[in-house]
Amino acid sequence: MEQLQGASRFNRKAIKVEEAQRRILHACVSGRVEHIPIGQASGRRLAASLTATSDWPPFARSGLDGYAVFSADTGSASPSQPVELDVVDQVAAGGQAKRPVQSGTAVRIMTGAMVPEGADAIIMLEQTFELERDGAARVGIKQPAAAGQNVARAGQEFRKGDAIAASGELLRPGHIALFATFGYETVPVYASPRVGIMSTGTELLPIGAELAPGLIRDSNSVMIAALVREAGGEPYSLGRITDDLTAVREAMLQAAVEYDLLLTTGGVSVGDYDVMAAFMRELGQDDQEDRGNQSDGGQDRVGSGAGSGLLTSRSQSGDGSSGEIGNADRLSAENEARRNAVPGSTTLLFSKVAMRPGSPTSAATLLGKPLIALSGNPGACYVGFELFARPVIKRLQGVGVEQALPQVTTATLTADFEKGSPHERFVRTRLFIKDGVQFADPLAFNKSSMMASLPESDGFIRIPPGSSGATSGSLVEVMVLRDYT
Ligand SMILES: Nc1nc2c(c(=O)[nH]1)N[C@H]1C(S)=C(S)[C@@H](COP(=O)(O)OP(=O)(O)OC[C@H]3O[C@@H](n4cnc5c(N)ncnc54)[C@H](O)[C@@H]3O)O[C@H]1N2
Ligand code: MOO
Repeated sequence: MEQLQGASRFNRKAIKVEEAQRRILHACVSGRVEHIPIGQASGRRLAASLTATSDWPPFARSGLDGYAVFSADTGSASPSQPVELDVVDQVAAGGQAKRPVQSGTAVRIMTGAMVPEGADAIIMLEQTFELERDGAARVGIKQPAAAGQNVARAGQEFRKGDAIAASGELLRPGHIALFATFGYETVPVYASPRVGIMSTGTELLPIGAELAPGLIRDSNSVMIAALVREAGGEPYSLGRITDDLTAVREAMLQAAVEYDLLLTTGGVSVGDYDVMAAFMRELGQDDQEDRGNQSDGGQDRVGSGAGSGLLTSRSQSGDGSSGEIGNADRLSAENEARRNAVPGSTTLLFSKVAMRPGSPTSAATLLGKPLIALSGNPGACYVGFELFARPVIKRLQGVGVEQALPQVTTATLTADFEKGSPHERFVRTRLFIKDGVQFADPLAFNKSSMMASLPESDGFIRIPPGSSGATSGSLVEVMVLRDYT
């Protein structure tokens, strides 16, 4: 089989995780919007800011079953010397008193009913007794009422026009109650991003196939599909792509038209048949490895054809060094343009990240759609998804760049983690709380190629670059993956 990569396979410039996240999140725009009935909206992201269409409550409401009174009448009331008032009307929830409350009178009222004009307090039934004098209904009040007591005044919670939910907010059942209250039958939400998933690797078997020497079942595609669904996207398994660059190019371009995000797994490293690495190189090139004093992600250079390689069909198997490096100013302007990738454009965003696992993780925009080439190693694939793909799926649902990034907490390490690294390292961990303290218990089988620890992982411990690991009892940063409590 023809080798897909030349010498340029080693010329990939690693950028920091943070910079890689920034590039890909700034290259995506919020996605499509649809209107759906509010009964289906919980769990979706709102696509507009919505406001209260009336004051809430819309009228002064009784908080109790009791009597609506004029509070000043009740000042001297006590169990031994109750105050007596004429009961001039009664009102149930949904009704309206026909007579106002005036000094010396009361209206019997039920919870949720509109407080009659003139009344400024509600006395609960338990603090009253009924009596009759000269055939007229009266009420004895055994306790004084303060003005406003047990009355929910109009506009107490919302004034007409107040914000009730912001664009990008994850809708919960409580939001649905507010939407109903303010008469929103349908709401605009971001359409679930359609995520096309492709795997690479001639060693991959379908899940139902028998094992054979040298072959393994494709577990990444379905794992990614599950992660996509969890993140609010709609996964579409597009199958396995072959190691043929022309076929890959066609499949990718077609998928970019049809899907909002493309995720691939495998074939992204320096191997002879790593087809995704070869394809990404067509979209733009990074300069040789760090040249000493260049800061990671800051001044990296790109070939002069960044973003245009695909469309001009650059030589497939050449070493790519035809992307001339010109003067620094021009390159820096090109870098800037690349970072502010225009929607619709085709651009390499990064082809290596200074992290373990998942260093070969790469990303581009293809016809304006984000493409993330995740590593084939299952552990690295999972980490790459959480660091880059989940934030993109959130961003496509209207979440702001900062909010789309993974949540980080701190926890006390339960065991030494001795593996240092010049790069940022993400270590799968269990999280638990004991006596109010959060602990991180690093899991065994933590290597990039290993899967055993994936189901149990509640988070990733972040070991900072350049450190020699972390000791038991020390406080570490942890990227939280799920609710583990
Ligand atoms: N000479 C070098 N070799 C490697 C380097 C390097 O820098 N120099 N990088 C290593 C690192 S780090 C990683 S990570 C891997 C990444 O490789 P790829 O992302 O290109 O992935 P593959 O080579 O296709 O596969 C790696 C591994 O994962 C298995 N795999 C692939 N796809 C699936 C799938 N869908 N389901 C389950 N398992 C899958 C595959 O069989 C391989 O065992 O490269 C190192 N090499
Ligand atoms: O970057 Mo790789 O996932 O460390 O083995």
